[in-house]
Amino acid sequence: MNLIVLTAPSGAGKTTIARRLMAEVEGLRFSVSATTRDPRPAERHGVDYFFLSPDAFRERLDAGDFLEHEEVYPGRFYGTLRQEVERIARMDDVRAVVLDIDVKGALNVKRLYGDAARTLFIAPPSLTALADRLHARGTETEKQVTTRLERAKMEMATAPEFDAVIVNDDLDAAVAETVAHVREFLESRGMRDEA
Ligand SMILES: Nc1nc2c(ncn2[C@@H]2O[C@H](COP(=O)(O)OP(=O)(O)O)[C@@H](O)[C@H]2O)c(=O)[nH]1
Ligand SMILES: Nc1ncnc2c1ncn2[C@@H]1O[C@H](COP(=O)(O)OP(=O)(O)O)[C@@H](O)[C@H]1O
Repeated sequence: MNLIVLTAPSGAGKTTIARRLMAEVEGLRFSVSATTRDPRPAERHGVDYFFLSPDAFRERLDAGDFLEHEEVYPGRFYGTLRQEVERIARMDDVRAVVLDIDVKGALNVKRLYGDAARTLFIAPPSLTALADRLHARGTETEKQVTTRLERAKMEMATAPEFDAVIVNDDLDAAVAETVAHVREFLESRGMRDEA
């Protein structure tokens, strides 16, 4: 199983880059995580996340259904479902499973999978730019933005622990860099380039 793990402080552009990556490189599939946070207006259950109640999340945790999970923000749980990753990895046309998870989850996955996982840290050009992007996206309350910016400082400090750091200043350049890393990873894993 090959895993591409994208991680970043909230608002750095990880979701935007992940979408472009999946469109450009063949054979990648996104693993849909479970979360206890509320859906944003455009988000759909089973597509962006499996939106679970705190009780349902706890039940699945107790059943051992998560490959990893974290309380990313106070009272807000997120987790990678084993079944989801295994289901995707079994698909014929899939060369790698893409995970979009927080820094702690990403480091756990690296510990579990070693060379079979490639961890890419997407960094904002600065904390000021990060704040601007979160405000511009407008999906969180002011209080939630503050919580995310506070956590971003801890997250930025973990950057050297990842296989690569990609600064998302110019979006096209960041996408190109991400695509290059992913192609190199797939090649190193003996995956034929079909693009
Ligand atoms: N550990 C872990 N983190 C996750 C998972 N799914 C999402 N996250 C992370 O949770 C954080 C918040 O995600 P989200 O609420 O969608 O906000 P956004 O990153 O600002 O779009 C991000 O760092 C995600 O990468 C998961 O399954 N496990
Ligand atoms: N290189 C960039 N320059 C300016 N804005 C960007 C860039 N990349 C992403 N954005 C914008 O920043 C906001 C956060 O991006 P998003 O992909 O939702 O981040 P994340 O998934 O890391 O939280 C979005 O409104 C997105 O359109």
